[in-house]
Amino acid sequence: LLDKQFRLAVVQLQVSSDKANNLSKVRRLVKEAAGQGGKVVLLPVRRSECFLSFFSKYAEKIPGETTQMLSEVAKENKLHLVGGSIPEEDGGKLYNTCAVFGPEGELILKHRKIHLFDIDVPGKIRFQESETLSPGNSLSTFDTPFCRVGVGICYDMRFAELAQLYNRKGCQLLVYPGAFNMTTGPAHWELLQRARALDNQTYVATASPARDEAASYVAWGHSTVVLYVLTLHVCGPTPDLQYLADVRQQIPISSQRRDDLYAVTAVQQGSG
Ligand SMILES: O=C(O)CCC(=O)C(=O)O
Repeated sequence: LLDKQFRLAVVQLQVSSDKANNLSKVRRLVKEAAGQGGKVVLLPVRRSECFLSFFSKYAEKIPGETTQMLSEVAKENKLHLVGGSIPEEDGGKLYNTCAVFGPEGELILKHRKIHLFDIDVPGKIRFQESETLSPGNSLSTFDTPFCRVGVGICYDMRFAELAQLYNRKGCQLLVYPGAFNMTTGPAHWELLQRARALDNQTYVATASPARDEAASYVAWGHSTVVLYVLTLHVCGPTPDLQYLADVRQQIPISSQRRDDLYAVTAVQQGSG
């Protein structure tokens, strides 16, 4: 029988370009989250390391130093750990990758960011991840004893179709390690999460690095958990799967879709 409630922890930490320091903070904060009953813990994108010029410098294999440590932390604290994202090197290519670990420290999946962050808002922000990174080609879901989870990274959250496919695959929680910026953060960060939650009748959680005005990339922060649309909690929530099931029954949009008129389908499930 699935537990109907569990504690989800979102870790918002100050990320610097000092990897060892980041990792020791992660170890301490995940332990603290576990001490407060956290069973699924979400870490942020490590943007300073992922910032493009740093990308190849910090790239690692998976398994590698960082993911080895994340695996140990998941095992020590007996929880599911959604390991933010790190730059991954594989076969001469670089990916923005989120590794997920189970309570035995096992690597459950790697999600390679599917939608690369290429935007140009004149005078505000320009980013061309595709100059450096390759996109992932597969969807990523995993099961915990509590619920099924769909994984995306940052810009992936803008694509409603991905969340819809995760919903079709039975996900009750969508997690997006992210690091929005000071232009699109205030405009879209929370709205996107509420949109994904409302459309799909799922919980949505994001983890951002803490804001550091002195950093070369200033993250918006505001890690969030959307407990369906009725309430919005910022940290410290308890997803309740019974509540979600009730909402899905009361407003039964999944069974009311007009599949005869439209469809959202995954056309290809590649590897990586
Ligand atoms: O979509 C946005 O506005 C920000 C996305 C982002 O920072 C990223 O994908 O790295």
